[in-house]
Amino acid sequence: MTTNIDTVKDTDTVLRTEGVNVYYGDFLAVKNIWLDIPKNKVTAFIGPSGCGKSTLLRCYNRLNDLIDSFRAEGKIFYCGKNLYAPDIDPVEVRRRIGMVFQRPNPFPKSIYDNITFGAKINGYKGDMDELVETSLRKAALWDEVKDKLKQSGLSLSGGQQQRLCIARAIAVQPDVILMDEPCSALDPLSTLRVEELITELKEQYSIVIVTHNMQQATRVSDMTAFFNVEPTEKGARMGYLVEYDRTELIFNDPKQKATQEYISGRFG
Ligand SMILES: Nc1ncnc2c1ncn2[C@@H]1O[C@H](COP(=O)(O)OP(=O)(O)OP(=O)(O)O)[C@@H](O)[C@H]1O
Repeated sequence: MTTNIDTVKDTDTVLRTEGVNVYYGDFLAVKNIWLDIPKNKVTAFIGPSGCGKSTLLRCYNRLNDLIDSFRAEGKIFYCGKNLYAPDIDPVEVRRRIGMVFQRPNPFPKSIYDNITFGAKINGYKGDMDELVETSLRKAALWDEVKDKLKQSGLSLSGGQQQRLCIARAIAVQPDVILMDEPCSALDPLSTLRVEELITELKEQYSIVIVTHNMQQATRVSDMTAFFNVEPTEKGARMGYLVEYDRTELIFNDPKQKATQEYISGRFG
């Protein structure tokens, strides 16, 4: 018996993170995260390698569940429901909270089928042609592919493939889109196109983006969370949240010395 998750409404916060610890086996990878992700905004996660940005991102759609050694403590609320409560269906969570990965990963299927795949699994009853067009338009890809919808998604350029993956994520009508370094495999022009798209998409979706590119964080995000790593007594490296604020404050007037040092390129 699973609980239905209502769609986002009546709240400015789409995801509430309360005291989250993440372990891989005995290793505490991310410690005590408290963070509210705002609705219809872009939130950037920045910080040095290994500080747990991707780990935390994957907690928001329960993708870490697929890793045997993963264990989380604390609570993540989406629309007032704890995503880790026993009665929540992780598949439903992943429909509401979609994900775009670092490397574009279209299915080895046609452009059309890439879009309809998830909808079919979810038992979508609407007009598939319309869904394909709407999703591709929202991902700013329609004009480039409308005459070759039967061609393989893999025949597109890297930047187009990433926009196809964004269209695929949109097609299942999520509320939130998680993006894990979505531009790191793209050339500068494709990056710009995806960044413009992110700004357009936030009118309809709440977006969380992990990025190593600080200019990108300043260009696309409204809020920025800076994470850092500290050595533990056992010699492991544990990630934690240093500072979370409006992006302009993080980059122009950070409160913490570590944030200042990171954004000015002194480490990381
Ligand atoms: N599947 C896993 N099993 C075990 N440890 C993991 C796993 N995934 C990540 N880790 C560890 O958890 C810590 C956080 O990793 P994570 O990839 O979340 O950091 P990150 O900040 O996203 O790094 P990067 O910027 O390099 O992508 C690291 O020490 C990493 O080695």
